[in-house]
Amino acid sequence: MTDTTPVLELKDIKVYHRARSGSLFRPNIVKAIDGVDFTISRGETVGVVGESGSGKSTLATVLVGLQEPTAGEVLFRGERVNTRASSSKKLFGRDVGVVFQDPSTALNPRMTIHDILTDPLQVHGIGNQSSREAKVKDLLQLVGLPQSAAEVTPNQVSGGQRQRVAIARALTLDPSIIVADEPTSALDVSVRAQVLNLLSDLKKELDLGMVFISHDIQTVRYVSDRICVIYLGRIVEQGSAHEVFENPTNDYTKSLLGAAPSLLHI
Ligand SMILES: Nc1ncnc2c1ncn2[C@@H]1O[C@H](COP(=O)(O)OP(=O)(O)OP(=O)(O)O)[C@@H](O)[C@H]1O
Repeated sequence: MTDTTPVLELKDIKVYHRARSGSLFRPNIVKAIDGVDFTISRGETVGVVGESGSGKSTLATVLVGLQEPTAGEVLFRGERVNTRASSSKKLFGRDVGVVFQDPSTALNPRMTIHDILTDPLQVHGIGNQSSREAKVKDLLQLVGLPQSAAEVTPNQVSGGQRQRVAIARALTLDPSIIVADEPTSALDVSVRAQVLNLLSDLKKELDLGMVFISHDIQTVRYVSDRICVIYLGRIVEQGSAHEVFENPTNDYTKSLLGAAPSLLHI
């Protein structure tokens, strides 16, 4: 029987920050995330869409185990995890891959692409030299890069190819979930569709769960099975991509749809 337990589940997650504008005795609190429930399972793409400051990146950092929530529960395969514990960090590190917006800053410009791709294997003590070499070959092929790319640094390839390297690195440890935070926003319009198609193909081929985060509702629609609309730290609407587009119930979703260009802006 197929295991339908979500790989990751967030329950009533809150992430509050103390704003700089407050004083010691009367702090102003910024509610970056304010009571979010969220699940992601293998084989589905969940799009998270909202305008700047709505809490998308904060949600991403909770999902990849980089942010300790102020309140709420994080469950990994049904088990509650303490995101502060080093064992949890290892678990997240292996099972949840992350792709950030700008590969120029996410990848070490001094390392060769070969070393970037083998680094996570070394850190986790996985495999030997020959299995790592084989892994680099497989990863480059998987993301559509030539084998010769292994020998150069990220600065020596194009922006689209750099994002492919970042995607390959996210896949190095065979995660079951990928969290992609605005993965095409920093790219030339001409290569955005290629990177989106690559992510969609990888999701199918590797049966990944994918959280796709973007401010652009049309891009989210293009890749997502399910969509969560986030506004001021809360999920104000969610449903299948079809439901949310054809029959939005929330005024904020309607305004996002109204503001979106009618042609797919990718
Ligand atoms: N460390 C922090 N300290 C104070 N406020 C923060 C901190 N991190 C985030 N915030 C605030 O929390 C809110 C949500 O931020 P977040 O970066 O998650 O939004 P976002 O939707 O990803 O926006 P963007 O698309 O502009 O990155 C914003 O108001 C932001 O200013």
